[in-house]
Formats: sequence, C-alpha cells, structure tokens
Amino acid sequence: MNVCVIGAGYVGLTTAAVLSDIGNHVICVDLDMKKVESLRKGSIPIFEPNLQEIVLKNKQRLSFTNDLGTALENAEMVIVAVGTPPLPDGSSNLSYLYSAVFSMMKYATSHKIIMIKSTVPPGTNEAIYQSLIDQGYNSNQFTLVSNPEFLREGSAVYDMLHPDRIVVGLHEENPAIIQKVKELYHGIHAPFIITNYSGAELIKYASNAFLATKISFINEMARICEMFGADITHIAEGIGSDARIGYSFLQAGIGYGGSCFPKDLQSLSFVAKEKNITPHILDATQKVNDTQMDFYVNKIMDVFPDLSSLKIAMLGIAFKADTDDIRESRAIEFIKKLNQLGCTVHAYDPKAQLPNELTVDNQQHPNLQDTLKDADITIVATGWKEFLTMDWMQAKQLMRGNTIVDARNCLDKDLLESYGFQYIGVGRG
Ligand SMILES: NC(=O)C1=CN([C@@H]2O[C@H](COP(=O)(O)OP(=O)(O)OC[C@H]3O[C@@H](n4cnc5c(N)ncnc54)[C@H](O)[C@@H]3O)[C@@H](O)[C@H]2O)C=CC1
Ligand SMILES: O=C(O)[C@H]1O[C@H](OP(=O)(O)OP(=O)(O)OC[C@H]2O[C@@H](n3ccc(=O)[nH]c3=O)[C@H](O)[C@@H]2O)[C@H](O)[C@@H](O)[C@@H]1O
Repeated sequence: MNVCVIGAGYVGLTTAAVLSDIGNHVICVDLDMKKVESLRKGSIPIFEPNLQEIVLKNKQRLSFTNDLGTALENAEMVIVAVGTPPLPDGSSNLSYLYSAVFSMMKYATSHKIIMIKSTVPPGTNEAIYQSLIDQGYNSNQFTLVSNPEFLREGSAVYDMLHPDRIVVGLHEENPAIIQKVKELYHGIHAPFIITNYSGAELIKYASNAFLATKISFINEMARICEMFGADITHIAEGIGSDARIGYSFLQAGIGYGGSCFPKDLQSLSFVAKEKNITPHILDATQKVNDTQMDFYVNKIMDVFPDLSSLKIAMLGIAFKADTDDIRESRAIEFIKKLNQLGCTVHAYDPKAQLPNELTVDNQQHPNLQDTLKDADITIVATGWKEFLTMDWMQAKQLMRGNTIVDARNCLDKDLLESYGFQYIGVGRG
C-alpha cells in the first residue's frame, strides 16, 4: 500500500520503517528540515535499537520529505504520528495534530484514509471528524481511523513487529476500512480489536494508566517493606507469579518518567475531572510517583545530612535504558534536586545528553571511569546493561566513598555489600 506518515519522531519514524519493511511504500514527512536532511542521508536522529538498520535496509520503499504535497500524491493512507505534549494545566496540546490533519486535507486530491496514531484524549477523533465535516469535507474525501500505538522506546522496532493487539477505532461499522488496515499490517500477527473512536482512545490511555499504576503500587509496597524488613524484589516475585498479576512493571525504584506515562495520566485525569469524575486511582498513582524522589533523597540525607561538599556520580540520564530520550527523565529530576541541595553532579549515559541548562552546575563525562573518579556517592538512575554488568570492584577503587544508591533496584545488593559498599535501594529489607 502507498502510505504517508506525518511526523518522523520515535513513533512516526518507527512506523514508517516497519511498514516499509513489511512491504508498503512509505513517504515520511516532517516539518523539521534538519531531521529530514539527516534521514535522507541514512542517519537516524534518535537512538533506537535496530531502527538505523531497518531504515537503510528498506530505502527502496522508504523516503523522507518536508513537502506534504509530494508526500500525499500517491498515498492511500495517511498516518498521523505528531506529538501531543502536555499543556501547563495537564491537558493535551492537540495543535500539532489539528494542524497536520487540516493541512493534509488541503493538499489531498483523492480519498484518504486518515489514521490517527498519536495518543489523544477521548473525544478527539470524534471532534476531528466533526470539524472536517463542518469544513465541508465528506466521506468521499476521507475516512478517519483511530489506531493508537503501544510500542516502548528502546524496543520500538520489535514492539511494532510483535504487537499484543492492533486497536482500530471507527466512526461507524466499516468492513472495507478494516480490510485496508489489515492489508497495511499484512505479515504482523496480532489480534484486532475493533471499537469506536473513544473506545480506541481509552484503550490506549487505560493501558498506560494501568502500567503506571502497577509501578506506583510496587513503589508504595517498597516503602511499606522498609518498615518491616522485607525485600520488595521478593514481594514482586511472589505476587508476579500469580498469573492474574504477572511479573512485568513491578520493578520498584525512583518512579516512572518518559514522554508518555506522566503526560497521559495527567491528560486522562484532566478529561475525567472535566466530566465531574474524580479519578482517585489516577491521582494516587501520580502522587506516589511525584513523592518517590523525595523518598530516595531523604534516605541519602539520613546518611549524609550535608550533601553540599560531596561529589555525586549519576549513572544514567535517559528516562530509561536503551534510549537517548530525556523527556520527563527521573534522572534529570534527581540531578535538579541534588543541585538544589548544593551538590554538583557528574553524569554519564551511554546515549543521552544532559540538557544545556544543567551543564552549568554539573558535568557530563564520556566514560564511567571519569564519572566515578573520587565520587562520594554513586547513583544508578537508569538500568543500562553497562551499569548492571560493570566491574563494581574496580568502581570502588575509583570512588572516594563507598555508597551506592540503586534508584532502579537493578543491582545485586548482596554482591555490592560483599565488596564493602553501603547499598541504598528502596524496600530492600
Ligand atoms: N514515544 C513513544 O514511545 C510513544 C509515543 N506515542 C504517542 O505518539 C505521538 C508522537 O510521539 P513521539 O514520536 O514520541 O513524538 P516526537 O516528538 O518524537 O515526534 C513528533 C514529530 O512530529 C513532527 N511534527 C509535528 N507537527 C508536524 C506536522 N504538522 N507535519 C509534519 N511533522 C510534524 C515533529 O517535528 C516531530 O519530529 C504522541 O502522541 C505520543 O504520545 C505513542 C506510543 C509510544
Ligand atoms: O505511550 C507510550 O509512549 C508508551 O509508554 C510506555 O513505554 P515507554 O514510556 O517507552 O517506557 P516503559 O518501558 O513503559 O517505561 C516507562 C517508565 O516506567 C519506568 N518503569 C518501568 C517498569 C517498571 O517495572 N518500573 C519502572 O519504574 C521506566 O524506568 C520508565 O521511566 C508503555 O510501556 C508503552 O506501551 C506505550 O506505548
């Protein structure tokens, strides 16, 4: 199928690459000239495992442009994957989405299936549909389909090739369009869930909210574990072995970050409150997440009441391992908090960069050795494999102090203690 993807970010670029890999002809359009130029040269502007390879492999079927008109010429389907970032009041900024949909309709000279992949609050697809009708477009010119995306950064290519489900939200029953969506994803095996627009929108929000709630739940349990000398990793194993609960998303730590969980929970809470529903669980989930950082900071300050003269090494800047994305990164929040307490932080990440505003008070190093040298405390804020497998005995020799803060509960506590480290995790007995 001939497809146009609007937006070449984490989702748009992965979508374009994977759809071309399974046989579609894809033109990906982005407003960002630099991004498009770099993609045309075969260079991927983000770090995402296997994405570079798949883009290069499919260059016969995958191209990039800034010109929406050209991108639309032969496209039967237009997939919209632009950002829907949070506004200060917690609601979603839908201006990029509206702008993308309405500018593409101005250029369209034939019927287009418009597939909304961006994450949007319930009611958005219906509102877009109505706006298009109000502006005089009709069903001979467009069919609007909601198709939320469930990929994770760090495994985006794999997730898109192996989804647990493909959700399709429609305005009304439309077997021909369902057939087209199946054709688009030909070769990808997953159950199709067909629903209406708000059903699809809410499946997406509810999935993220449920996963975030699992994280806040285990973080709250970790706090309780500390009071009773229990180890949260045993609790996670014990409850996870119940198939009704499952093992995933039960890793306690510094809380969830990233460009989606924080914004999607805020946005869902916002629309619920607008409809006079009090979102008790969503609010509690966010409250636990917002206070988890202080829980760690207080534990550190119990050991070091004055942090101001200490050298702190921060391993991990990205919001999680295997990505360069620093949006809503808890590691960055941690650094800001430590700066407020008078510390300078020496940071290292295999792929992510400190934002400019933090390079005034802190330093980023190109390797672990320089970061750890003479550190009083080392904080592991992101579970990169490099940190899990590094030689901690050597790290101890490089450091001045012997305190390890495991902000992801991802290290071997017993091994570190046997090396003479003082280990601070959360809920570790
Ligand atoms: N990042 C993720 O892991 C996931 C994100 N999502 C959702 O997907 C959407 C996109 O997220 P990301 O890819 O992370 O965003 P992003 O910020 O990485 O990429 C968005 C891209 O859209 C481009 N853009 C904006 N307006 C445009 C327009 N009118 N025409 C052409 N290009 C335009 C921007 O220049 C940017 O390159 C969001 O709604 C997000 O919530 C859903 C699942 C996973
Ligand atoms: O809508 C989205 O954007 C995406 O959001 C998440 O994906 P992502 O944000 O890439 O990363 P996750 O692996 O879900 O991690 C999110 C945050 O939770 C934290 N986390 C995760 C799991 C866990 O057990 N504990 C925990 O603290 C991570 O460190 C990270 O900060 C969802 O997992 C995807 O399904 C969804 O498509």
